Amino acid sequence: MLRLTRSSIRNEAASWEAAGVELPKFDYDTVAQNTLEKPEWVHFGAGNIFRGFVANAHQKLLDSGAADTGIIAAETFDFEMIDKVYKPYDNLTLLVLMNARGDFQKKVVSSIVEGITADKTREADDRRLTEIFENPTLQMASFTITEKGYSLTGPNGRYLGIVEKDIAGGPEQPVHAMSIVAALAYKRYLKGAYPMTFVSMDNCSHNGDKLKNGIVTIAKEWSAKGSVEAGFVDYLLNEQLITFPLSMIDKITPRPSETVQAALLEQGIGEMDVIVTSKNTYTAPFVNAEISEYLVIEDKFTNGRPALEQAGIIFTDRDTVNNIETMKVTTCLNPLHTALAVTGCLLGYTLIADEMKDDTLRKLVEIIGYKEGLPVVVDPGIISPKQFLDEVLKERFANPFIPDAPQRIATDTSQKVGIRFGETIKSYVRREDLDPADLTAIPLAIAVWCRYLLGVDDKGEAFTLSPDPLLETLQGHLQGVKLGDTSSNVRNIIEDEQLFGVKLYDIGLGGKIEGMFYELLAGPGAVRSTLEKYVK
Ligand SMILES: NC(=O)c1ccc[n+]([C@@H]2O[C@H](COP(=O)([O-])OP(=O)(O)OC[C@H]3O[C@@H](n4cnc5c(N)ncnc54)[C@H](O)[C@@H]3O)[C@@H](O)[C@H]2O)c1
Ligand SMILES: O=P(O)(O)OC[C@@H](O)[C@@H](O)[C@H](O)[C@H](O)CO
Repeated sequence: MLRLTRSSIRNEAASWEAAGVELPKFDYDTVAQNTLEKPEWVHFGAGNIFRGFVANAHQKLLDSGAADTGIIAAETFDFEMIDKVYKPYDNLTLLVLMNARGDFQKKVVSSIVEGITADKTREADDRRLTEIFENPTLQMASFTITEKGYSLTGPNGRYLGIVEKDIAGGPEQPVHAMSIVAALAYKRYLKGAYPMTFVSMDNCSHNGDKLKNGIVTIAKEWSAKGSVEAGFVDYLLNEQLITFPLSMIDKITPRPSETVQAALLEQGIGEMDVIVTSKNTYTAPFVNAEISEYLVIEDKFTNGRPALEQAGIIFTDRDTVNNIETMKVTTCLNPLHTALAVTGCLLGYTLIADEMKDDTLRKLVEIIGYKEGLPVVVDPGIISPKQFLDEVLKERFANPFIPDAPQRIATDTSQKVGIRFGETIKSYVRREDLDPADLTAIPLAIAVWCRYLLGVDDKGEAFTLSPDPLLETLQGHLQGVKLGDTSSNVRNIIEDEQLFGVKLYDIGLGGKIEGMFYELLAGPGAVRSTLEKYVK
């Protein structure tokens, strides 16, 4: 039985190749030594999309000789990942890509040469992270830490408890990702104010601005308290030295699937257990993903960057990234995913591809995409929105071999509804020729999300909601609400501008969503019949 370690891929290379696994071609020891001496790239958020897409792209450069240092993966949040799937497997990942015929393309990704935590109690990790940020060679820090990783405030608009503590404590013992990164940037400033670039690769609108805001806000708070030198804020805001490009990243990378694990076992590859950490991260020594992938980054780097264009990554101007990101995150992919997530959880689905075989759900997302979304999309010029949407709906979501579940996508929906639905609604408000009150499928999806929050499916049975930082607050508004009720405090959710980025009642949509919510609540089967009523 093959087990994923560096000694195994070296000593049993023929067996790995016989199992159909492509192996790295570069000299690992040289790359690891180079990375130790002249680190160039650190990535925060050591999760699936990073390992399955970003790290694989960099491996292509290492294999062709276009890069000679690896990536350092850093965790600010879930240290268990480093302990359970990085260290025991020598930071290797078995990447399993699936096409629509169900064939696996298997490859060992070896471009991550260090896996470290930002746990202050681990002195060696702490020292290494400091050393990396103090080194003039560092070119970039990239991020896939989920949308909530950037948020400094809670539902009341005030700083989260951990952020307040980080602000009071100064750069010595930070806990929140933004404070940890600000503290590391401060070390770089003190050492020589060297240039570098911070690249968010999360699905948030204007992700680079969000990252900049998080780090700079912490820095300003520290500066106001005198815990850092005043020049630090100027350093972060000096675009000759520090930049925060926008990016758009796209590759459906589901949680690791036990079916894939079993298939690997049959092919002679063992010890591939799927782990759910105590912080609810689904992880494994392997990553399963679709083949399609897009990564578009604003080309604004102050200290150089890897030649990732040689691995298919597109570097372009800010407007183009903004348009392509708006197209994907707010119109042509993620809103459809969120609609399928909440409807799927209520209707008992566990696979997105199965939902696409359900006429009503397929029509719901077709209306959100083609009818309500496309009219407000700005064509980014490098990919046609219509073509992108066709591929998403007809090929990518429908691929039965992609083990993607509505329950994964429903995670953290409160952090996403404003971007995934609110942005299109705002475009309807801005455009004189369009009226937000004419929208149907988008308000319906929002109403379904409110209905989902009850944690009772369409048969009337309780189900477990996916994790969400606002779950308690949101469910609090719906406490005691039962199927058949005709009044509740659902308005408290619908009118929350922090959630949707727009005042839904003021623009003629709040009442419509509330009405739909009560239709969905009418009794067992009402979710299905209400969806049918509006999409048919
Ligand atoms: N999986 C996909 O299909 C996909 C595709 C495009 C973009 N993305 C983006 O990447 C993000 C991560 O996706 P993934 O598949 O790697 O998920 P994952 O669950 O495998 O990993 C999530 C990572 O984020 C970290 N994290 C979670 N909460 C955090 C917090 N509060 N502060 C700091 N770090 C935190 C985790 O520790 C982990 O490293 C998504 O939220 C999305 O923005 C994902
Ligand atoms: O990762 P999230 O939580 O932002 O959203 C869930 C999915 O919609 C998302 O992961 C998609 O799979 C991805 O955006 C496809 O590129």
